[in-house]
Amino acid sequence: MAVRPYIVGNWKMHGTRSMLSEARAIDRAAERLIKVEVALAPPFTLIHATRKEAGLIGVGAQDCHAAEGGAHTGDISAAMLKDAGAGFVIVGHSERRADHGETDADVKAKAESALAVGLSVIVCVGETEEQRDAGKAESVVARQLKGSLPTADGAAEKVTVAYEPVWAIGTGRTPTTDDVSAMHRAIRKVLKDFYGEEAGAKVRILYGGSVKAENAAELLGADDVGGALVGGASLTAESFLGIIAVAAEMQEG
Ligand SMILES: O=C(CO)COP(=O)(O)O
Repeated sequence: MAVRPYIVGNWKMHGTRSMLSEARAIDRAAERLIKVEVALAPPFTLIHATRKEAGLIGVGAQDCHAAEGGAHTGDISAAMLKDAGAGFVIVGHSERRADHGETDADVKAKAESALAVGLSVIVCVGETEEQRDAGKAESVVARQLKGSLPTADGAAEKVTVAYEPVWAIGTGRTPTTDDVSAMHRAIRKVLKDFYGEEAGAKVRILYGGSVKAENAAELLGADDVGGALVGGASLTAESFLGIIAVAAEMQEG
């Protein structure tokens, strides 16, 4: 990995205030691991407290509404996230696409609303097992990217892409290194076409799906993998720091 790897923990719908001790422990250790950029996306209810408790790592959200405000009971705007201390927001996670019927256009609108208030975004894409088996993985991901990526001025500088094959999320199954490399190369091509050679070359591409310390070296070592988006293994400081340590070692080596 040429640039500083970015390791992001997505806590999904896990965590009450008792879990802040994990965030604190991650933050303390992350201070020593200056070779790795570390961030956590806790549930909405913990964003403010995590920001206060963990001053060194990045803190973000897992979703936002596309509108600035209004009659949207139960929803959270990008401005609210920023006010709570978030620096970024994950949009288009496959669990939201599946559970809430989010389309690429919805994801793009959310990303634009986040950029408009100064948040960075992690745009998630990834194929289902059926789509991979049908040989359509790259075309599906390309289509998701073209429909989901924000196009506002300077968007490329605030965007990270996370490639998360749906069938690898929470299953313990992972693609081969060759498959990850091929997909990340394909994503890079789309990014360059979309944002232009120079801007598209700078966007970070993370891999996500069953990343743990044991497979991190292999997955992070695939072509053009700029870091990882980690679910289950980010829930304890011990397992998350294991991944961070692998990423740090790869930087040193
Ligand atoms: O969806 C993910 C992160 O956003 C990945 O989850 P797991 O690491 O639990 O497979």
